[in-house]
Amino acid sequence: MPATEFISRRPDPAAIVIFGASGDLTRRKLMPALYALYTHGLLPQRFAILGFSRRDWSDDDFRTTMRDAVAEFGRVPLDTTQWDEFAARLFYLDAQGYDHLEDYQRLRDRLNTLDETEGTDGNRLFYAATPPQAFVPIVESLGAVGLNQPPREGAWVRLVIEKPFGTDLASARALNARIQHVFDESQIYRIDHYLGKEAVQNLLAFRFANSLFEPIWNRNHIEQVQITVAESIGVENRAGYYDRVGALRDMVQNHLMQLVTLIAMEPPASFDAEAVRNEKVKVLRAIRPFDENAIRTRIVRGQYGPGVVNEKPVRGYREEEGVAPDSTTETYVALQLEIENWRWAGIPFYLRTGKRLPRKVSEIAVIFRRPPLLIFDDQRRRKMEQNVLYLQIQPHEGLSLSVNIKIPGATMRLEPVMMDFCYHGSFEFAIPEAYERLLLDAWLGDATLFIRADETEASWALFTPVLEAWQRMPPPDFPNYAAGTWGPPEADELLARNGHAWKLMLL
Ligand SMILES: NC(=O)C1=CN([C@@H]2O[C@H](COP(=O)(O)OP(=O)(O)OC[C@H]3O[C@@H](n4cnc5c(N)ncnc54)[C@H](OP(=O)(O)O)[C@@H]3O)[C@@H](O)[C@H]2O)C=CC1
Ligand SMILES: O=C1O[C@H](COP(=O)(O)O)[C@@H](O)[C@H](O)[C@H]1O
Repeated sequence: MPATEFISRRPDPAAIVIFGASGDLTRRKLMPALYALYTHGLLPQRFAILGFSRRDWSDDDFRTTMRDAVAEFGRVPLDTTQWDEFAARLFYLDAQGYDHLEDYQRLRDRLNTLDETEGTDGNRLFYAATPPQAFVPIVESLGAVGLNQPPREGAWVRLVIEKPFGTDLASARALNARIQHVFDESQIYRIDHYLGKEAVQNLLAFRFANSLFEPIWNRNHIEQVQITVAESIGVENRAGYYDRVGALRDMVQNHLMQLVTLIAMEPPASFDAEAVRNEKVKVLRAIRPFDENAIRTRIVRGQYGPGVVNEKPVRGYREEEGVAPDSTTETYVALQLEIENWRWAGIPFYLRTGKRLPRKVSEIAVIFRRPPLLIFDDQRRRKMEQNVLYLQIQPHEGLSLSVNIKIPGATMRLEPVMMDFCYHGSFEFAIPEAYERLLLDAWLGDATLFIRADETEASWALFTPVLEAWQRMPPPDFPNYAAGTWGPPEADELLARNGHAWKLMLL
């Protein structure tokens, strides 16, 4: 079934302005996503895409570069006729700088012209796809030339902001304040691309469109929850960014905490942006803060040393280009958190993420309690497997439930088997990229899958004390795990202390 059948309304005609249009994100994600939306008939009839950056390009240079990008990174193969139609709506403005007001005056004039020539009706979607240093200059310059307001009644202006959103609580608050000084919160769309992943959205469908699991989705039936977001890649060519940031800021504060909120939230009264986000914030605020003792005992940080990944020898983090030879940046974090509310009190949520782990996998394991009485001999002889619900986010989207069944034969012997749902087996069409969904939602004005200011601050409030404590503590003894392994042994001990062990669907 084509994706168009699922869309209840088509986005308004609009101009999207991409700041940082010469960058990696635009090439690898944004333009392929926009082209995919176009080829699926999900963009409006009238639109314009205006690239804005300091690169000295013409409209044609931009079109050619984007064509190459879509050919290289696109999910949808490039079709010459469709590309030419699409590319006719691509435009470019070369700026002196992101705080250069004359450029924004030119931008305003260009947008007014596009309203005339392309019929974009005064609607503007601004996308800050630059490094974070440029976020405030972009926002304030837009405000200074009046581009934070629509040029006419009935039109809209929205702002999409990329990650990272701050580096701690104080900087996130300051960034929110600066942006909200210019744009109303209802205009602001903070991206977390994990929320655009199909299998992440399915967490909501799974929980709130089925009556089967919700009655047992609580501390009475669930023993523990595990979230693994593992990457086999290293720091790649992003050392300049990553070495200042580390895994806690890069992955845990945003992506993993978003997964926690979706697993743990109460059912919202409706599938409306405010209702959903209210419930997510409640989860974040109910998490027990990490005190000094918890930081020492319930959070493990690691950094990879040399090792072997996918059968190839790889360098250690400190040997990566652009990384200081004595860097103490963590490339791995595992932690245990507790949500202090009636649904979850006392249930450990274990989270782990890291680079240079054996394979790329994002998965949530919901581990149910054992039956209260073991009546079968076989169960007494060997510890019976618990039911585990595996919610698989990537690379294989789906879900699996392990259940114990009788092995055919004369005796009552049990074995766990998997009841599987796999997207690829059930649906014919390809799964959209996260940025397709998020761009479309921002264009439609649906903020459900975007992060509200209070969400980002609640998450930073949890982790800022951790970052500060790490600064005070003696430097960690890094590297402490070899590339190609599942992280430092302390991460296993964290669970073993409670009689638990990390679980993944396929080891
Ligand atoms: N790349 C990716 O896959 C992902 C990126 N992101 C986020 O998206 C944003 C953009 O990422 P990415 O495209 O990789 O970044 P880039 O480093 O490629 O920067 C994008 C563009 O911004 C301009 N730029 C670079 N440095 C600065 C600076 N210090 N001040 C102002 N402008 C600058 C450059 O354009 P010019 O010099 O021509 O003006 C550059 O082409 C970041 O916030 C990143 O965290 C999020 C998820 C994935
Ligand atoms: O935001 C980020 O995410 C990627 C991982 O994203 P995924 O969609 O491939 O799981 C991570 O590699 C990067 O360091 C981080 O900035």
